[in-house]
Amino acid sequence: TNILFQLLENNIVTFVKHELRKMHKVLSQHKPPSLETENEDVMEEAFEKEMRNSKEAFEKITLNFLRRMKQEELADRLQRTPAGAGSKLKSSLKKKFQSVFEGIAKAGSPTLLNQIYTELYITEGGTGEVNDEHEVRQIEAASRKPHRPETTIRQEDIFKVPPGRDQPIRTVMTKGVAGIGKTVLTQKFTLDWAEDKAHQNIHFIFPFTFRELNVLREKKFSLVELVHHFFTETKGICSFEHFQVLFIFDGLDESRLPLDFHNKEILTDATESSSVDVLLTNLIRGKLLPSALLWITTRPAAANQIPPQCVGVVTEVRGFNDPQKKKYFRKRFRDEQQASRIIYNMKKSRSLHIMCHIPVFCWITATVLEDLLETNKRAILPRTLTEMYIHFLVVQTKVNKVKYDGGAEADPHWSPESRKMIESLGKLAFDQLQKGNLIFYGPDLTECGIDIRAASVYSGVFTQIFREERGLYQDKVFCFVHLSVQEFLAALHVHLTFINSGVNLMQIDQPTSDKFKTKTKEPKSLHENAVDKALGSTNGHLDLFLRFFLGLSLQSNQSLLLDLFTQTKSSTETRCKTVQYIKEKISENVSAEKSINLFHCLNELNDRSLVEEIQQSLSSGSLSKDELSPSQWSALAYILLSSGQDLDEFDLKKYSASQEAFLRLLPVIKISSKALLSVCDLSVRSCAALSTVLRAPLSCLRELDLSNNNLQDEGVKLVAAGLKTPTCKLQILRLSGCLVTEEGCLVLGAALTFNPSHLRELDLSYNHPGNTGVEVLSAHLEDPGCTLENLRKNPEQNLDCLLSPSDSCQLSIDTNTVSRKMRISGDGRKVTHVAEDELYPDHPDRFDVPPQFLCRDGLSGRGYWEVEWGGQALLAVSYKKIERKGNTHDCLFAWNDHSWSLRCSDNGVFSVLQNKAETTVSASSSSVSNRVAVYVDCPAGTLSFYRVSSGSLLHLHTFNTTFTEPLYPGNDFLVNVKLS
Ligand SMILES: Nc1ncnc2c1ncn2[C@@H]1O[C@H](COP(=O)(O)OP(=O)(O)OP(=O)(O)O)[C@@H](O)[C@H]1O
Repeated sequence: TNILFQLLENNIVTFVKHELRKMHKVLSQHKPPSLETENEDVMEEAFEKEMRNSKEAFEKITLNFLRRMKQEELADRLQRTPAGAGSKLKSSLKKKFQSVFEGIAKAGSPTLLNQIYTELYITEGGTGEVNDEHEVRQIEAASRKPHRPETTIRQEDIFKVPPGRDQPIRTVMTKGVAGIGKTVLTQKFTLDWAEDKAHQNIHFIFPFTFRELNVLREKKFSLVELVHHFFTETKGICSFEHFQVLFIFDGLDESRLPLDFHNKEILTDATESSSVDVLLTNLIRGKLLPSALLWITTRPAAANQIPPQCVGVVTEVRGFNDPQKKKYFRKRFRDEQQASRIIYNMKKSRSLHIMCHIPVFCWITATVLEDLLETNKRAILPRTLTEMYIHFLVVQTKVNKVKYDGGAEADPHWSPESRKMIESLGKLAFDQLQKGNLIFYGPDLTECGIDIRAASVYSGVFTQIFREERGLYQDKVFCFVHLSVQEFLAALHVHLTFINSGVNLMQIDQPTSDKFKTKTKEPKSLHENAVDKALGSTNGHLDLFLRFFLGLSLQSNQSLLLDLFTQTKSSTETRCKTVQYIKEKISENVSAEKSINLFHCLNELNDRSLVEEIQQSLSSGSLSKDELSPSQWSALAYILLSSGQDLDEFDLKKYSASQEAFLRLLPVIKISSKALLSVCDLSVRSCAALSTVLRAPLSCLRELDLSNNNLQDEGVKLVAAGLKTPTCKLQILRLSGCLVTEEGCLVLGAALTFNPSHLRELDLSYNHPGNTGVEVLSAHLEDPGCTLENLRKNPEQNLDCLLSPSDSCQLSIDTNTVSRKMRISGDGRKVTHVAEDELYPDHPDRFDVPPQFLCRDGLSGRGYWEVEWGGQALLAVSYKKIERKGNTHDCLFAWNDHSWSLRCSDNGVFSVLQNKAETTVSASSSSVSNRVAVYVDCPAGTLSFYRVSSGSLLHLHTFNTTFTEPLYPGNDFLVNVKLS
């Protein structure tokens, strides 16, 4: 032990000497040094924290001794070093952020941030583009991964310079819809710093909220004073220029500061006084404290207040993905059984599961389900947003009763006081929503008949609904815990007003004075007025309100609110009329945003024809697939999923026969058991997505029709990868006309060897399986261990022709159509261009002017042929009715709506033409071969062109249309064409 103690003494003495030397250095300098000296030692992470604690402790000891030695001045200076101020700030921020505000704080049971914090899905949001959509409409957007790879960002890397960028990031703007977790994210970041867990390169973090800053809008401060005002711990430090400082400004959307970036007032001195908005604009522009880091969070609609050039990186919080949702509930409910039960129920309800990608909904769901499942194990879970919020309101009232009034849970929920409270809050919510306000001050409350002194009781009672925040020493500011709660209470208010006094608050151009309010007993016009009003709003601020409002008109929902409602009469009839009215509006060509919200409304009204309505809008083009943004697509998928309707059979053609629609509606396909996807212009990209569906452990897909899509072997391999997963229970797979060759067949065969016990039917007709392909697959038919019983191969009998180069169409040229500029040779299958006119007889079918011809037989089924050309040629198919005489466009292939063609040239440039429009489809310089293939499927309405390259086909283009007459192959050429 002697040696040990000797060693210990040596170590401690070395440490103390080292620390004292540093302190000496610090105190003998004029300016506060950067903390780099503090971190000069390279320490291991775990060791680092211990060391820092020791250093802090030693600093205390030194201070203590200095003061005992009456060296007050030195002690003060030492305390003002960044290490001293930093650690004080850390401990105060630790206290502030270790618990999350969830409304229950007042009841004395804080939720610990570290305990519930669940990783969020954050992506880099590209440029600082303006997005003034109302966030409600983006709510559903985030839950599913789009097909484009996105850059995801970890919380701890927010300020890391992305690879390929050399400029350090000064300002980060984080966007996200309400309740998605922006505030919590900044709090976690700060807490990690304060607890020495991360971001230790930053010396000071100053987390501000716009809510608090609003209160100071009339005052004047210098930047340093502003910091000292909020963070008194740093009062000893008069300049932050030599430190790495991070300013966080949370909730730009709540700002009431006049942030005017055009203002010429330039401020560069951090000790010069000005108004808070001038401080902020200069800080953001980089004029003030250019070395500082800035982090601004905002809901999307308010992001445009900051000029894009002032923002280095935009990130977006997208909420929880599926595994993160689960994690959230596991963290929230420590009792494993309870957590599992809640997760089970959440997942069971399609719409709940989707809603839960927004953390605030997770929290509401947790509150509602905890209560619902406790009181009644078989409780019917909320399906729509309105139901969810009604339950939330009821639970809150109940909790409040038990907690504050000492009532029993079994008491009827609505006491006269709580009823009065809901009425006042509803009025406040509605009045402020109309004005677009999210936060309120004393006078706003008085205006709605809420006593300001009683307001704290209100917020105490309904903490989770109505949250009171104390701006520093000043006015109190109020807001609803979530914008959607405000929208819900506003909707409730309009209903209650109508029921209690017959006043229709939705009347357009409603005069404010009560005496002008018209009384009507007709709820129908109330609903119609509400729809009109929401449709009339340009920024959509009443969209979610409308969803709640119509949802609340349902008798079933009103009865959930028990005696709060005197129920409205003849609801069914009214409901039908409202549904009809909404459908009329949808068909009136309203914008995509508006129609999607109207679909949401139909969903809230439990309308059973919703799925049909969406199909109708998409397929008729009144909702154009090309105009839908990714988030609108997800909203559609969300509505379909939460409609509660039977989506077992999914037929993509009923929506839109396109790859885009396929990828966007994938969440719907995931839950269907039969997916009909034939002739939908799908390619390998769709197969990759399908593969994940097939591999999903609980995939319920049993029948998959992919016929007549350009999948080729590459796509089929991806489908096979899904098929071979043991959990894949697919029974029927149709791949007819998908350009599968032997290679694809072998992979399918291998998949069947891995997973032989489900697939019963495999359709591979109209492909090129080759003999080996057929043999391998046929062997599975014989195998008793394999369930395959029906293998469809190419038909023995030639229909029109087979999609197989070896059995290609035997086309013959109709000599009566051949232009005199062409000479036929070989066995009548080769055509060459001639300078001198040939002496063909006159014929009504002959092309007079253009050098064109048609083949003899028209196709009305399927056909495949190949053409070899030299120079430049035009391959075409045409209806027989194409003009032959005169020099008009009507005679030219692809200059009218009854012929289609592909232009080929020696230099590898291909383009397709139809009805006078030409589109380049491929321009590869290496010409593989001068051979192209045409595949036409008349009943399916597809016409595809391929390049033939050493036996395989490279897709060039597919036309999707409806062929109303038989198609005749034809050619126009400048050099030579040979048919085969
Ligand atoms: N990462 C998280 N882990 C656990 N819970 C979270 C997380 N993020 C958010 N929550 C829950 O969601 C609630 C709302 O989150 P938060 O206040 O951060 O949203 P916000 O994006 O700032 O919304 P707003 O724009 O309305 O201010 C929190 O009170 C908390 O209950």
